[in-house]
Amino acid sequence: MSNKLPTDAELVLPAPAKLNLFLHITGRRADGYHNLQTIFQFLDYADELFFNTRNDGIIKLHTHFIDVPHDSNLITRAANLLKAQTKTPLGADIWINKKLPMGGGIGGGSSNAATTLLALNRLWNTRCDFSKLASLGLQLGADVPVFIQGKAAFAEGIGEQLTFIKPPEQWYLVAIPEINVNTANVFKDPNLTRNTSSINQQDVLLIDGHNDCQAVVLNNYPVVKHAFTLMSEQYPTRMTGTGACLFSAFTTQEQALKAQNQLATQLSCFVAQSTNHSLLHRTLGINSGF
Ligand SMILES: C[C@](O)(CO)[C@H](O)COP(=O)(O)OP(=O)(O)OC[C@H]1O[C@@H](n2ccc(N)nc2=O)[C@H](O)[C@@H]1O
Ligand SMILES: Nc1ncnc2c1ncn2[C@@H]1O[C@H](COP(=O)(O)OP(=O)(O)OP(=O)(O)O)[C@@H](O)[C@H]1O
Repeated sequence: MSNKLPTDAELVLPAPAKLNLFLHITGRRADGYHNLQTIFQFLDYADELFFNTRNDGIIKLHTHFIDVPHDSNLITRAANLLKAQTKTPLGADIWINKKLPMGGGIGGGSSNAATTLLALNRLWNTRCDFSKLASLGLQLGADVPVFIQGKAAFAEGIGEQLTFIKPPEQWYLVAIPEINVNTANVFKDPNLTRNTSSINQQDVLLIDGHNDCQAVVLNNYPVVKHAFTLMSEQYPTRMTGTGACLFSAFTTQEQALKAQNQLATQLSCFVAQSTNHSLLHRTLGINSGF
């Protein structure tokens, strides 16, 4: 990815990561998608996107991704979708400083799409409300709506039915195994547990839960298994989303940094605080009441 970033962009916004604190698969729908129950919480660890309006209607992503052609990049797709929906004559120049690992289960692509929708809706003055942007975003990925809403949530359906909740805000050590896990392949795996019992909404913050995708990923990706073994020998460890990233919770930043130091020679990892009010919304000055 080439990374020459502008110094004078009209709007500079973060696209934060998320964790799935647990991920239960409760069934499979006729269209192949899976019903799930999960808690989404945000991390104060983010990509940074830069936006300028163009008057000629062209949407141009300037940052080159090695593995993702511009047309299929979720940033370009989000911008094109909003443009088509609103019929604005305007366009945009967009750059990204990519920090979130791709295919890591921390939602980088979905978060990039959500930030793009919120940014261009503001720059183009297209006045779509959150629920309109969330339904547009859902066409791009199951995780986009929660990033649009910007509040920690218990999610059901394919991840789009959101009930806002406030799990404890903690410090996390997140390990990044050097592999890009393909979400569709995890959901296709014959060994995936798809019949976890549904939990009631009122119990969501009382249970510890688990991640049904974890066993499949540990079994299929030795790199993730190795990282999980190293980390879980020291701390309770869980996978987020469909992997590959793994996380452990700590009460203080000092504890998390100490754990990072212990593992740093063997694993690539970062420390971040979790938050129930997304860094994107805080930066935009959107008061969620959270
Ligand atoms: C599992 C989660 O990571 C939880 O946060 C997400 O729900 C995945 O969201 P995402 O990466 O935005 O995934 P999408 O791009 O919507 O879907 C990728 C592929 O995963 C499978 N998929 C995804 C979500 C879901 N609830 N059931 C599925 O079966 C589908 O085959 C789909 O084609
Ligand atoms: N802007 C983008 N950033 C990252 N990935 C993108 C982007 N646009 C398209 N993609 C594609 O989407 C795939 C999944 O990327 P992403 O980083 O969102 O994975 P993830 O963290 O596993 O997501 P999730 O937790 O939502 O499953 C990438 O491997 C890449 O092919």
